[in-house]
Amino acid sequence: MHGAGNDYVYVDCTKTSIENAGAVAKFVSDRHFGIGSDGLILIKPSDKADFFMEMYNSDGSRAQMCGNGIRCVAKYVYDYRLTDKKELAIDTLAGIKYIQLNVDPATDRVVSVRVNMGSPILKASDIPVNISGKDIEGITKDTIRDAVVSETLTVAGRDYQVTCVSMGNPHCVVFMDDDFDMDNFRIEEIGPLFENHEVFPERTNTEFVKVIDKNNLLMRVWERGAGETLACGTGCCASLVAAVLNGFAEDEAVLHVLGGKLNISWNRKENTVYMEGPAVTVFDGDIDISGIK
Ligand SMILES: N[C@@H](CCC[C@H](N)C(=O)O)C(=O)O
Repeated sequence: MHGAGNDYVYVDCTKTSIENAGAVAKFVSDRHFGIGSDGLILIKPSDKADFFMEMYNSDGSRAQMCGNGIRCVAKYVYDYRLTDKKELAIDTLAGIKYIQLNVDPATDRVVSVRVNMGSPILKASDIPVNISGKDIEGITKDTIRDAVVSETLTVAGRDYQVTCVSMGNPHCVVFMDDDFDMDNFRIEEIGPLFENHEVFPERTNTEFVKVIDKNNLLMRVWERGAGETLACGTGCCASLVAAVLNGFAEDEAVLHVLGGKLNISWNRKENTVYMEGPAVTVFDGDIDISGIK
């Protein structure tokens, strides 16, 4: 399944389990010798919510949250009748997320999925990032403490202004100049240097963003543990939050990514981020993983 081109292999683990999920993620993600994906997502039972989503990147590392993934999980459990609910609570390593399926009543097809992504985490030590931040007033009801907003980070000898946001997983957002060529940008050269920079003790996802206007942002992403992907849901949420913090965007914007578009809004009164976008099934089938160590 994919959400705006960010593709994962989804496995129903409500009645069965996978012990060596990291190794299986590496195997299924391989685009030549496996199935081909940005990672693996297990749909598990939960005693606190309707389901539990466990996600692995293509390098086998486990991440806390996946925005495109959670929309696909919601479509999966509805389409395969693991539930008939159109409003779902799905637990993750970043807490419970609340989801609404937009289903066409005539065809019973899922048209789009809206997710309450919770509050952005802005305190440097909670992201985590080892850059000193500032306190910021007037954006949300409470003072935002120790936020890394437009701070200088030197990568490969060049200074970048970075804004760091966690949506349960860490993101470093870099705004590019108006004349920056996003199409021919060699993200594979600079992405890994951000991902593994010493200021990010748990590595980071990095979003390179160009502001089209206050309601439209163009984004390319280098994902922790996966490299460049066609979209990143949590990355789009982090980018919108970062754009608002820098005065570049209004509270609601369309994020244009290589694989499509996501609608993101930050309700600053309740300090909650919402994401809406597509979820698509490509195919289903069986694969033998008994030999994977
Ligand atoms: N593509 C995902 C994020 C997946 C996890 C990320 N690479 C991490 O390690 O934090 C999304 O849609 O949010």
